[in-house]
Amino acid sequence: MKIKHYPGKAVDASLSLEGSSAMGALYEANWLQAAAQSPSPQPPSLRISPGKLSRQSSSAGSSFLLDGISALSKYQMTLENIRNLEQQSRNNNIMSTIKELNGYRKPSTLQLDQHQDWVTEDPEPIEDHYQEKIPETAPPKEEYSAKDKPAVNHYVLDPTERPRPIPRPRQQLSVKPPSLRRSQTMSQPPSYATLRSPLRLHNKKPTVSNSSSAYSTFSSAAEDAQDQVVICQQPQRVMVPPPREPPPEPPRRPGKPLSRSQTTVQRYATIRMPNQSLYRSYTQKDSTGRRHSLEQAVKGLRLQEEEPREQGTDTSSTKQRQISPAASSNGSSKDLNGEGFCIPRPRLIVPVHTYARRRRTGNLKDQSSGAQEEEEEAEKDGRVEVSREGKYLSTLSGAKVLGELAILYNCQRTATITAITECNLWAIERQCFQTIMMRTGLIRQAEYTDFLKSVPIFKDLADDTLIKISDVLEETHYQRGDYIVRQGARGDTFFIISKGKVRVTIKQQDTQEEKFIRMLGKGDFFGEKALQGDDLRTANIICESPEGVSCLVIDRETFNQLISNLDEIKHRYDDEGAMERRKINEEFRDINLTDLRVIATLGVGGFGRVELVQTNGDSSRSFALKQMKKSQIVETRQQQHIMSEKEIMGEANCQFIVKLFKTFKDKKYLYMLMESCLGGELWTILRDKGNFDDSTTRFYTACVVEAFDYLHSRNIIYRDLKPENLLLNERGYVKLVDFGFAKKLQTGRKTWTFCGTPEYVAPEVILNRGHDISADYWSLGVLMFELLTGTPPFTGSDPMRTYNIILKGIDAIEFPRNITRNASNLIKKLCRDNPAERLGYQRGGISEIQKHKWFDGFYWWGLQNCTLEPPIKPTVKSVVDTTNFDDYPPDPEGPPPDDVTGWDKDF
Ligand SMILES: Nc1ncnc2c1ncn2[C@@H]1O[C@H](COP(=O)(O)OP(=O)(O)OP(=O)(O)O)[C@@H](O)[C@H]1O
Ligand SMILES: Nc1nc2c(ncn2[C@@H]2O[C@@H]3COP(=O)(O)O[C@H]3[C@H]2O)c(=O)[nH]1
Ligand SMILES: Nc1nc2c(ncn2[C@@H]2O[C@@H]3COP(=O)(O)O[C@H]3[C@H]2O)c(=O)[nH]1
Repeated sequence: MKIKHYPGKAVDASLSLEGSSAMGALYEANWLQAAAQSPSPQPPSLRISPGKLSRQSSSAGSSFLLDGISALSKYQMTLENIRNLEQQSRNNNIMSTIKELNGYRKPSTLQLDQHQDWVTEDPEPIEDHYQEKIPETAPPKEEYSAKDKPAVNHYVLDPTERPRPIPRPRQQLSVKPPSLRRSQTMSQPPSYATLRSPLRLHNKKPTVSNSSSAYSTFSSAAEDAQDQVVICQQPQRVMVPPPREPPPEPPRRPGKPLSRSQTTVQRYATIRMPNQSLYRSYTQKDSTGRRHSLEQAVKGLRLQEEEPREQGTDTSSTKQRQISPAASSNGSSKDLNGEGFCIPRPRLIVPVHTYARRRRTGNLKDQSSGAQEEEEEAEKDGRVEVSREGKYLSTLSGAKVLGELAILYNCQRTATITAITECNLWAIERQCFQTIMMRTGLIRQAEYTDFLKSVPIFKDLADDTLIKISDVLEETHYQRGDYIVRQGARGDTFFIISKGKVRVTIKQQDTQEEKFIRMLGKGDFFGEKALQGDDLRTANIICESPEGVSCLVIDRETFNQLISNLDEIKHRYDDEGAMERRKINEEFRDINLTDLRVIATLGVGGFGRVELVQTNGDSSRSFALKQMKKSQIVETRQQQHIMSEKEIMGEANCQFIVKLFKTFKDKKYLYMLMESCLGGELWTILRDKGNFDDSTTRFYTACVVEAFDYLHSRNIIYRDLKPENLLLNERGYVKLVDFGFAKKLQTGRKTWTFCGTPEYVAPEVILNRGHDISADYWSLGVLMFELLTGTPPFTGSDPMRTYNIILKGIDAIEFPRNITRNASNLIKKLCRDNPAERLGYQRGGISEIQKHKWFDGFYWWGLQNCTLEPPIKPTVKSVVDTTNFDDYPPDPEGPPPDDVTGWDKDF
């Protein structure tokens, strides 16, 4: 971004910017840094080490910076114009240069030849503006000693990242009805477990001093007027925020020289150009209403006719005559809507101030030939020093812009600029500057709107929506190889490519390699997924074009308001899973509760029964309909869990997870229509067989590993693994069911809800230390043990005893002989007391489990493609065969009371 290269990065602590000035933000940071480096006593809040001026060090500062991006780009265009002007003037092409700033009338009093080098005779030099600003005292030379080197700020602004407050984790302690059979699911903490408040995460914000405290660091060093020319000077020791209205007029004293040290005669030219416009051709090429309105807006800028002014006329008096009431209110863009809007012709006053300096006596580089060349080079462009309150801030040379803050914010000069070499500066009046800003703003807006119209997804958007989007767009540029978006990072922005090509890659779960997904080019967009989901980037976007990539960046708020609902945005980069989900939704859209016919009961859960159903018209398929009593959900405060169950199952598309097709609700129940798994519960088979051999256990464990891989890669913790929640389909593959305790976690965060099944809970859950996906790896070890032996390793006569045994650890458990050495090794690696040490949770992720020697030779690929033959093939004679399930008598309790409180409106 250009912001990186902006040279004048010193900070102005006194400037009361309104959070929208990028330059202000940069200056702010620079000033803080200069202040921090300064040996002078600082208030504690200002003692920020330079290294800490990074994004994360100061949330206030960083958001300030980010907020400022908008303002930056707004006047960046202007700065470019000004630079262009300068460039062109060097080529002595005055007329064409002036035409860049359209809307000026023909010069009547100035002769062309007078402009040839931008210098015209002017008996009333502009130096008067600066006369009173010449400091009376010189700064001590130590001010510029080596220890006060220019503050080096290298800001890498990543618009995709932003620090966020850390939310406190939710703590839910509630009871599920004790209706379970052997392994009882619970969501109540053990009574002896000390329930500590969840870890308080303080989001410490470094305090950024306000302007008044910054002022308290004022040091009285003054400029050395003998040595340097002060071009503009900040007011000394202003203790109150500078007034915003009216703008301070620079003091004028006609006839006085610019400064004591000025050696060349200053020339000052007022140049006016014919009223020819850039936007004529521009408006012609577009016939839309929106363009028309733009045209009118631009025409609104038509400048008042102005009498030719005599060369050398006092500019301020002329100016007063020219300024209309509209213009004197700054001519901001909001005025453009008003009919008959008219701002005065901005008089382009382009004085060439030639400043000279005396050579500094101290701290100069040695005059070797190299240094001399450098010096000469600098001399050519001119060099100025920026200081504030006597402190050196930076040195500017070349085509740099300065003095914009005071005119942008109607405040007093915020820094002192001192010529340290001979330099030519160009000055533009406030009015002119603002007009350029306005004009370039409009032109930019029209260009962006045009571009957006050419992008297929936006072409049908209303004109005013496009204008709104154009208004907030920020253009950013990237170089080849730059990661514009990094997978896993937090994202707050949406991008449209306006130039170049980017590469999309996705990091592979187990290999860490980046898989190439696709190329995107001009008119394509990216970044919507993080904004639609949980803020995390789901892919890498890398700048591919050798000549770089330009993107138009849109903030989250605008995206949400204007863009997020576009269908194409929602689904353009859907992976296969999401596409399949869409198909499912489509397929079940017209199925209602009344279309379902109950065949038999498959099971009884905590909140009701699970019935085998068929739709009226189709006997070739069957479904499982889970029916949950709303009153009971509310009684046990499981509303949040049920909503989460619906959300997670509804989005999941994994062959090792039971699919949820549709949900319904009525006054008494919530319903989930799922795929039916007629092979029965793994628990039933285990009960009948007693235990499984190594290879059977391996197959079922591998199915769970696949399901966990799917869930964990989406940061979803399952939390209720047990053989009862593993259902076999008719082929014998197992699928995870019952997502009542599943939860989507924020990356790196833990959860504290005490839930699970006593025999399967991890120690950190019992101890309420906070848990995450590693708790699932613990339960995987327990499952392996139970499948191999028929009983879980940690079993007490009641939950309390069970917890006690769990807390003693896996090493206290005796492993029966039938558990092979490799199996026990894996179980022990999964059931480590310390969650961080559990296999699956370490660097290699879940692939470490897949690679464990117990799985040696296991045909993972066959499992994933369902070509592997399952160890047990259940007998399922038809789609309504329920022989693999126990029989359940009718519910003795009868129908529950109505619940119409509406908590389930999103179910
Ligand atoms: N899709 C399905 N196909 C076949 N049977 C199912 C299906 N879903 C659930 N069942 C049967 O119903 C039982 C209860 O289902 P589920 O575990 O989802 O209910 P729950 O109320 O969440 O139970 P819990 O109290 O164990 O959490 C299961 O153990 C299983 O026997
Ligand atoms: N406040 C401040 N101004 C700077 C800095 N570097 C360059 N400048 C320029 O110095 C100018 C002084 O006059 P303005 O306040 O109008 O605008 C200021 C900026 O354009 C800096 O670090 N801080
Ligand atoms: N996840 C994913 N993202 C893609 C794909 N193709 C392009 N993208 C874009 O890559 C972007 C990375 O950041 P986001 O996750 O915010 O949004 C993502 C999509 O806009 C794809 O196949 N999968």
